[in-house]
Amino acid sequence: MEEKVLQVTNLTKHYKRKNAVDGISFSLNKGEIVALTGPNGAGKTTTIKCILGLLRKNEGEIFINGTDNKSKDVKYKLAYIPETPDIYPMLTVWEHLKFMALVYKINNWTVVAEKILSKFDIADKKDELAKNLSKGMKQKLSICCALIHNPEIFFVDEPFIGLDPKAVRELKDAFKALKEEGKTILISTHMLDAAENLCDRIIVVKKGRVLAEGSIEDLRHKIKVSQETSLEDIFLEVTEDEK
Ligand SMILES: Nc1ncnc2c1ncn2[C@@H]1O[C@H](COP(=O)(O)OP(=O)(O)OP(=O)(O)O)[C@@H](O)[C@H]1O
Repeated sequence: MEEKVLQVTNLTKHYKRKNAVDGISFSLNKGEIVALTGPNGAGKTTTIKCILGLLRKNEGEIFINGTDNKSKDVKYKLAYIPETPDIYPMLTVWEHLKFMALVYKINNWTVVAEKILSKFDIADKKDELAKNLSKGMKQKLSICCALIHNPEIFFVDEPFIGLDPKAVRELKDAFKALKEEGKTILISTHMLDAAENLCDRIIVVKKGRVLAEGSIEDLRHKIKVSQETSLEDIFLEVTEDEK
């Protein structure tokens, strides 16, 4: 049976009178890569920030491995990789990992850091200042920093924007490598062509609600389109039909 690592039930969040998230429910299984997509303003970032505990929800439940997300212990299981990598221009790659290891009080961090850098193929950039890295390398560094405390679930915001095809491919390979280790990844994205052959499932949201979810095959079946229909066309069909 699939092991649920995240369960979100009837999540509601409003900013003053604006309902940004309006009763969203979904779950993530261990080792899945899931795309969270939807038009601008659909509530994706708000949902992720509520899960991470960065925003206070109004209603609903969020459980990480069966424990309420308000518990301090579960926060260590989560990692957030923002759209613009949170890096320090004047620190080297290695200093970034050292900094994160100190924050999380990781013992024997150098062994862990060496492994991470070689896994993500940036060991040769160890002594490079972050400001000199390409956008793709900065994304990878951001992931490496997130990995140092060995989290279980990754929330990644628009990772593919501004990357060239090679960097997109490398980043997708990095996500697949995490999946192979049993990590779970939720990617919030509009770049459906990149998500199409990477994600096990897609969750489409609009106006703070889930409109459709499932594997790309499930979605094609649900909206009765051919098995060749692209994720982009499925997205347009699902979001256009909603009244
Ligand atoms: N701090 C805030 N105060 C008021 N309204 C907000 C705030 N943050 C977001 N909103 C509104 O809540 C709604 C959901 O925003 P959110 O950023 O979660 O959407 P999103 O799906 O991530 O959008 P995008 O794809 O454009 O990044 C939008 O209507 C947005 O304008």
